[in-house]
Amino acid sequence: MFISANGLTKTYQMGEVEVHALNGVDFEIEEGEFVVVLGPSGSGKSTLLNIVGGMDLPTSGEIIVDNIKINSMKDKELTKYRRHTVGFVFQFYNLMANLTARENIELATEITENALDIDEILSAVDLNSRSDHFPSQMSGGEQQRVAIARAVAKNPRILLCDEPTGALDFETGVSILELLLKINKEYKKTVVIITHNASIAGMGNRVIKLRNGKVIENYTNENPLSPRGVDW
Ligand SMILES: Nc1ncnc2c1ncn2[C@@H]1O[C@H](COP(=O)(O)OP(=O)(O)OP(=O)(O)O)[C@@H](O)[C@H]1O
Repeated sequence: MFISANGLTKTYQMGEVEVHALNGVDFEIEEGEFVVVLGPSGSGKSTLLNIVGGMDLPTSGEIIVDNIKINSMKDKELTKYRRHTVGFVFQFYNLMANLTARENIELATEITENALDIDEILSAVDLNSRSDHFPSQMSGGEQQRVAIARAVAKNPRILLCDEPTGALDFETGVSILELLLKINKEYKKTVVIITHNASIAGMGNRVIKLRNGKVIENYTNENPLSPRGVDW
């Protein structure tokens, strides 16, 4: 199994009160899957993504990626894991405002070992003609394409996307989902999208539903919808 979570918990102590952001989460993901993690606000999605991404540690339980328990890694190994194994896509793109599209992508490739060719990635996300533009000169959808290119250019095995269409209108959101699917199929990346948008679940070949820090459903879709088939 490529990714497995076993009994993951994450507890925060807020004064007298204990908040259980994750409360015994188990799941397995195979390499190459297109996974949608669906849950309402506060269900623990971001906490889970941060743990899978090596940015946070669980309170208990384990998370295993490619046979390595990442929650037992030393800081140095965890840094390597974040650099080489995972790429991140955020809701609000998180681009460097003073760097062009190309420079934003270059910056990410400088910290990794097996970076992909930047021109190839720019054309994969259909942004060749905008490569010298700054984020402020691009639409939200274009900025998200740069952010996806930046994540993919590192050539990670896993692409973790936190509400990637959350700040976009419907049409642009669909085109971003199409791009993520293309990255999944053509670049053979395992893609994990977290969202509160139930419509997006239709295009996942695996859907993991979270509620109150627990997995309430985990199923595979034999015939996932194309991004054009989802509606919200
Ligand atoms: N650093 C923290 N300190 C205290 N409580 C936290 C912290 N981070 C998250 N929580 C709590 O843990 C629970 C899960 O939060 P999380 O952000 O993972 O949910 P989410 O599903 O991503 O929500 P949203 O869609 O609103 O971002 C919430 O009740 C939240 O208030």
